[in-house]
Amino acid sequence: MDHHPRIHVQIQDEAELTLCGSALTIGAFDGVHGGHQALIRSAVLNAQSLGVPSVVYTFDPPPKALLCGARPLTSIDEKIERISALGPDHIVVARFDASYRARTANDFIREIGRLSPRVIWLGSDFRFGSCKKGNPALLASHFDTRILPAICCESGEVVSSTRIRALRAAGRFLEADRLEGWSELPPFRVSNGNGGHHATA
Ligand SMILES: Cc1cc2nc3c(=O)[nH]c(=O)nc-3n(C[C@H](O)[C@H](O)[C@H](O)COP(=O)(O)O)c2cc1C
Ligand SMILES: Nc1ncnc2c1ncn2[C@@H]1O[C@H](COP(=O)(O)OP(=O)(O)OP(=O)(O)O)[C@@H](O)[C@H]1O
Repeated sequence: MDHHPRIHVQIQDEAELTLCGSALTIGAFDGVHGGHQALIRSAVLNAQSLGVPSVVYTFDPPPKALLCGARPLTSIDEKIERISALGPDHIVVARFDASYRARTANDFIREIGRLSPRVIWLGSDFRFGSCKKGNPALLASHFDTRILPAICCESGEVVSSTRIRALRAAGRFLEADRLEGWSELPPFRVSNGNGGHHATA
């Protein structure tokens, strides 16, 4: 790896990163699968063209690990390594604990305001804040927000961390690894769900 992003571990309200412009993407990013990779790459490329730093804002543990007992697909170190390989300038790791979880969508919007996002990249199903009240439309009322179409695998199903966890739980490790997209296996061909265009996860 020849690119070393700055890593900012954030405990409760002690945010240590303030920027005067950024291209941002936000999510649990458990497994950093093909959908996440496409989102992070979009933010990195967009940041380069805008001349601002790119920021990946993620949570540790993944919210579903804390809330639903889901088994994380990787350790936090492996997650940081995978995200780093995609070339962002900064990775913010927010500790996802009971107090963080209680934040409202507006608390979170105020917090990411410190990063002065010129653009935020999301998938359409992104939800955040207590009771999952925050959605891309709410973020779009504060920031310039871009929605990436869902990345699907060959069979047409949307790639998700939940699906990869289910494949693993069923002992289907090869399929799970292919969907995750980080093994040495021949890559899965994926489509963006709109037909026609194919990308490699
Ligand atoms: C700032 C913030 C960001 C969040 N991001 C995610 C996320 O990327 N993925 C996810 O599954 N849950 C995420 N969550 C968790 C959900 O939005 C929600 O808090 C959780 O499901 C608990 O819901 P409840 O408040 O109804 O119990 C986030 C929560 C907060 C506070
Ligand atoms: N297949 C996908 N294509 C495009 N964007 C995606 C895809 N999967 C997730 N995203 C986006 O990535 C961001 C982080 O989402 P998250 O970490 O919750 O991923 P997930 O795979 O949906 O996880 P889970 O299955 O545990 O809910 C969100 O903006 C989400 O919309």
